[in-house]
Amino acid sequence: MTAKVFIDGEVGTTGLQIRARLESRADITLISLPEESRKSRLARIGAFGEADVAILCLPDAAVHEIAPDLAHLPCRVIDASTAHRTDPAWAFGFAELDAGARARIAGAKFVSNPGCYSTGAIALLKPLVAAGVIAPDHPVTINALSGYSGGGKSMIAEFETGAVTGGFVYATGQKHKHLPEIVAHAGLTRRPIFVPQVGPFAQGMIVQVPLHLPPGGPAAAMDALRAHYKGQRFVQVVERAAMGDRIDPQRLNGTNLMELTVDGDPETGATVLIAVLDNLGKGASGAAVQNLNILLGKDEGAGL
Ligand SMILES: NC(=O)C1=CN([C@@H]2O[C@H](COP(=O)(O)OP(=O)(O)OC[C@H]3O[C@@H](n4cnc5c(N)ncnc54)[C@H](OP(=O)(O)O)[C@@H]3O)[C@@H](O)[C@H]2O)C=CC1
Ligand SMILES: CC(=O)N[C@@H](CCC(=O)OP(=O)(O)O)C(=O)O
Repeated sequence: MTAKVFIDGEVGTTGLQIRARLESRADITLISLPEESRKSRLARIGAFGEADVAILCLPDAAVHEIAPDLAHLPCRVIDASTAHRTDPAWAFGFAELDAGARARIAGAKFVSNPGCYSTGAIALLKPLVAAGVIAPDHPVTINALSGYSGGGKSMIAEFETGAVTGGFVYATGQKHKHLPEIVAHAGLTRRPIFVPQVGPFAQGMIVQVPLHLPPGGPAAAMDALRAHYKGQRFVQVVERAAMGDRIDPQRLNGTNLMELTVDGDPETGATVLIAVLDNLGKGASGAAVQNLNILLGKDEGAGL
C-alpha cells in the first residue's frame, strides 16, 4: 500500500525540494492542490484529511494558523518551520540526536524538523555536553555561513535579481530564531552567541563553534563526536584534511549528509568544531524525507 503525503507549501523552496525527492517513489502518492486553491484553508483541510502524513513547508505564521485543525485530523505531521521545535508535544526530528531519537520520531503524531543552522550547531555541541568535554553553561559562540536559499523565496529573489550582491552578516542582536532550539536540544543552560552570515551562493552551509578548551581539547572533542555518531549513515565524523584547506560550504549540496570535524591546537586547547551540510538537504528537505521514512517504517535513506 502506498502512503499518501500532502506537502503544504509545495511550491516554496523547501516544499519543491521535498517533492523532488518523493515524486518518483512508487511507495508514496503525493496529494497536490491546484495553484488557485493552494492557500485555501478549506482545500488544505481536505488534503490533510486525505493524507497519511502532511509536511508543512510554510512560514511560521501560517503554521500557527493551521496547527489547531491538525490536532483533530488523523494525519501525522512533519513541520519544517520554527513553530514547534521546542514544543514538548512535538518530537524533535534530528534522528541522530541521541539513542532514543528514532523511536521518538517513529512513534510521534507530530514531528518538528530542526532549523538548518541548528542542525549543525546541535550536532556539534550535544555530544560534547553529553560527554562532559564542555559544561552545559560553557560560554559558547557559533559562527555560520549559509547560502541565500536559506532565506526562502524572498531572499532568493533579492540575490537573483541583483538587488543584493556579495553577502552579509545579520541577526547580531542575538534574537535569531534558532537560538532557543539550540539551547534546548544541545543540552546547554547558557544561550550561545550566534553570528550567522549569508554568502553569494544559493545553497550550502558551514557552522563553526570555536572553543577554549584545556590542552588536548581538539582530540577530546573529536573522540566525543566519533563515539556519538558511530555507525550513522547521514552524520559522518571526518578528519579535518578530508574537507580540504579551504572548506567549501557547497561540498555536500544535493545530499542528505552532514560532515563534522574538529581542528585546533592541541598544545593550547584552542579548538574549532566544524559542520558542513546542505541547508536544503540535511538542513531542511532531506531531513524531512528522512523523518517521513522513519514515520512510515521505510528504509531511512529511501529517496535520499
Ligand atoms: N530555506 C531553508 O533553508 C529552510 C527553510 N525552513 C523552513 O521551512 C518553511 C518554508 O520555508 P521556505 O521553503 O524557505 O519558504 P518559501 O518562502 O520559499 O516558501 C513558503 C511557501 O509557503 C507558501 N505559503 C505561505 N502562506 C501560506 C498559506 N497560508 N497556505 C499555503 N501556503 C502558504 C508560500 O506561497 P507563495 O509562493 O505564494 O509565497 C510559499 O510557496 C519555513 O518555515 C522555513 O523557515 C527550514 C529549514 C531550512
Ligand atoms: C539565510 C537565512 O535567512 N536563513 C534563515 C534560517 C533558515 C532555516 O533554517 O529556516 P527555519 O528556521 O525556518 O527552518 C534565517 O536566518 O532566518
